[in-house]
Amino acid sequence: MGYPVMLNIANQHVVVIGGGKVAERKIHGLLEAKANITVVAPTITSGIQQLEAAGKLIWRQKTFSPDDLEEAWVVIAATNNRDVNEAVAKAAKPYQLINIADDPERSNFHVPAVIRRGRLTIAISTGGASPTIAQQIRRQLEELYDDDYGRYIDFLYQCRQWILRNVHDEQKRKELFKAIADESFRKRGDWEEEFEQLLKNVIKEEIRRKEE
Ligand SMILES: C[C@@]1(CC(=O)O)C2=NC(=C\c3[nH]c(c(CCC(=O)O)c3CC(=O)O)Cc3[nH]c(c(CC(=O)O)c3CCC(=O)O)/C=C3\N/C(=C\2)[C@@H](CCC(=O)O)[C@]3(C)CC(=O)O)/[C@H]1CCC(=O)O
Ligand SMILES: NC(=O)c1ccc[n+]([C@@H]2O[C@H](COP(=O)([O-])OP(=O)(O)OC[C@H]3O[C@@H](n4cnc5c(N)ncnc54)[C@H](O)[C@@H]3O)[C@@H](O)[C@H]2O)c1
Repeated sequence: MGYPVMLNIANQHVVVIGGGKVAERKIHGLLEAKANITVVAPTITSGIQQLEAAGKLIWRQKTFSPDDLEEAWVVIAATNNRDVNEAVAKAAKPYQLINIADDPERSNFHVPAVIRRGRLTIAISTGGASPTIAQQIRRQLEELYDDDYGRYIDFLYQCRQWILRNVHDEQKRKELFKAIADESFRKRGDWEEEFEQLLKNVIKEEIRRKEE
């Protein structure tokens, strides 16, 4: 059973061996996480070419050699040649994170199907049982958690930061966190106004308690 984590790979060095369809899909996910990407492959898809032209990654036009992995924190082996992918696996150091597109057993991490909605990330993994099912589940959940939900999550983040700075009573904080996470709060829609109302009520409560 895998141990799920959210990796902070912003500005970290990632090497992708192979520049085909699978590499391109992984690269899109890596770019969203702001990784610093080098692609090593004799040929690359037109999509990867565009990313290179836009300065989003570095392409080293060559076949794989072990020294390509130097300084990489994360390695993706996605060539269409099993022997090459295996050579990448062998060349990786035990402390490097490595994903081999055609060999889940030798990978020390798998890439899940992902939904991003503002600060919300949903990752789906079937542990190598069926990437197609992971994709299906992603599509189902995408309908449930739409863009509006993402805006709500980002609003919650702003509120949370505000509450942490300004509300020092622990009990009151808890009350507020619970109230803004309530489904009825989200469904009311006008979150700013709702939040202000909520704050007024909590402060009123404070005054009332003091008077008692
Ligand atoms: C989720 C996703 C993320 C991503 O890649 O970004 C992902 N694969 C996706 C799609 C997909 N992959 C494949 C097909 C063709 C249909 C099919 O074969 O079923 C499709 C569907 C399509 O392309 O439409 C073929 C395939 N995949 C792997 C093998 C090798 C093997 O299992 O041995 C083979 C056979 C290759 C061959 O033919 O030899 C292996 C892996 N693929 C994984 C992830 C990891 C396990 C995740 C899990 O179990 O949940 C793992 C173990 C390693 C890894 O790559 O990290 C992405 C969906 C993204 C999305 O749409 O949201
Ligand atoms: N994990 C997954 O999600 C998944 C999905 C589908 C397929 N696969 C597997 O992924 C692999 C790649 O599939 P694809 O459709 O992207 O292939 P592809 O044919 O589109 O691309 C292959 C790439 O590998 C490069 N390459 C070949 N030899 C190389 C070498 N010696 N050094 C560096 N680069 C080299 C080619 O230049 C090309 O860019 C296949 O083995 C397939 O079985 C994995």
